[in-house]
Amino acid sequence: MIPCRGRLEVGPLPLEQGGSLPRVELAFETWGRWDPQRKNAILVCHALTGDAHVAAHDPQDRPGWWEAAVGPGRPIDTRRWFVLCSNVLGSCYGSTGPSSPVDPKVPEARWGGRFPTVTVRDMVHAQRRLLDALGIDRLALVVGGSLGGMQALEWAVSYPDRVDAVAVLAAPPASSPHAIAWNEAQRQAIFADPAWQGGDYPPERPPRRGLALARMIAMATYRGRDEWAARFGRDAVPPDDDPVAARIGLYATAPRNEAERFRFQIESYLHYQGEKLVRRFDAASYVTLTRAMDLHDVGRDRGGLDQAVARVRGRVYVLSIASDLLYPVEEQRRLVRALRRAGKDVTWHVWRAPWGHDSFLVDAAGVAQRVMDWLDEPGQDAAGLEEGAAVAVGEGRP
Ligand SMILES: CC(=O)SCCNC(=O)CCNC(=O)[C@H](O)C(C)(C)COP(=O)(O)OP(=O)(O)OC[C@H]1O[C@@H](n2cnc3c(N)ncnc32)[C@H](O)[C@@H]1OP(=O)(O)O
Ligand SMILES: N[C@@H](CCO)C(=O)O
Repeated sequence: MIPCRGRLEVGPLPLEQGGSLPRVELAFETWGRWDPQRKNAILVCHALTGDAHVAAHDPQDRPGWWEAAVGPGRPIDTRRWFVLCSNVLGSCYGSTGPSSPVDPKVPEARWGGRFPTVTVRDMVHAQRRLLDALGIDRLALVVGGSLGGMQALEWAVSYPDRVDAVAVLAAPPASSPHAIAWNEAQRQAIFADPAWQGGDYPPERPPRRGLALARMIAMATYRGRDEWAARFGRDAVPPDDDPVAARIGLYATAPRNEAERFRFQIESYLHYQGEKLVRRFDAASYVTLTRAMDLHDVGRDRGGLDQAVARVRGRVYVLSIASDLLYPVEEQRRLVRALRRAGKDVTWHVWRAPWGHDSFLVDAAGVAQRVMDWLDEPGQDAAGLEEGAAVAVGEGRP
């Protein structure tokens, strides 16, 4: 019987970029019951700041980051499917990362700035070991968005015999220079915070300003232009508003004249989003995981994209988001074309969602329903759905 929560050691892990981690633990959660006869295991892979908690386990539990997608009677119906999610290598929600002790016998000596470079391939390698330890030999589906989608794609290429289908949502075959540039600007914001200390900051004095600024920059790539225009317009914050972020000194204060006191609602929103992240995420993990995303290139050391995707055995679903500024539709088109050239079974839809890159998180139920409809209809391609067909997933803001 697989527990609904746990943490497993998956051994020393050799790393793609060199070196190794002597001891790797992965935190995981599960929903539903694994049935090897029915081959009903689905691996859900989370995005940059997510965790293994995809959905609540009972009504008293806190909601998860894909709450509307997973559960009894939900699109990924846990009466039928066994769902597993593990916190990625390098993160700060229970899996080994920069905030973990190098040696568990000396808990105060953390990896910090010495944590090695990890890649999406390393994350998937560690996850595969977790599945081995849990006795799960085959996956009916690997699904994820953004960093989660990069993992799904790596699964299809690294372990083609273990995966029947993958759904790659809002993720490219390789990170573009543009995406790397945004990540580097975010990391520099963290490095510029004097509290960073090369990554060796004490846990009670993290580089909060730097991380908040990184999140503000990132938000501008995660959400939609039209969404923000409709939501915030050019509206101003009332002058006597006293945001928490300002009170706790997260952001530099502007000059003290009336004009500088003016703040747009979008500025207030960004300040709040930065503050919200520093309450729950570790800056060194942020640096580690954004670097892993930069290094994502499914064709690396495999002779390029075409040769890499030639390894894929299972079916592939690719979902692009029309308003995605971070990984635009063209990048998934490149992946889809390579899969088609290799003769693979691939379905590609472009979702006209307004919320930008993070639409797969905002309308979780709509996206998951689309994926599960595709999973249940192997004949969909044969039925002649147009490649890159525009789809409506969900209606309005959920
Ligand atoms: C332990 C854990 O938490 S694990 C990790 C969970 N998170 C993840 O997995 C990451 C993935 N999730 C996300 O990125 C996000 O949660 C999303 C994309 C799903 C949704 O983003 P949200 O920030 O929740 O939604 P949205 O963009 O609508 O912002 C709403 C928040 O902004 C605040 N807000 C809205 N407008 C303004 C404004 N003008 N000024 C200040 N704040 C504002 C709202 O009050 C709300 O606050 P709340 O989050 O405290 O309720
Ligand atoms: N908003 C996502 C990252 C981009 O999808 C997260 O915080 O995990």
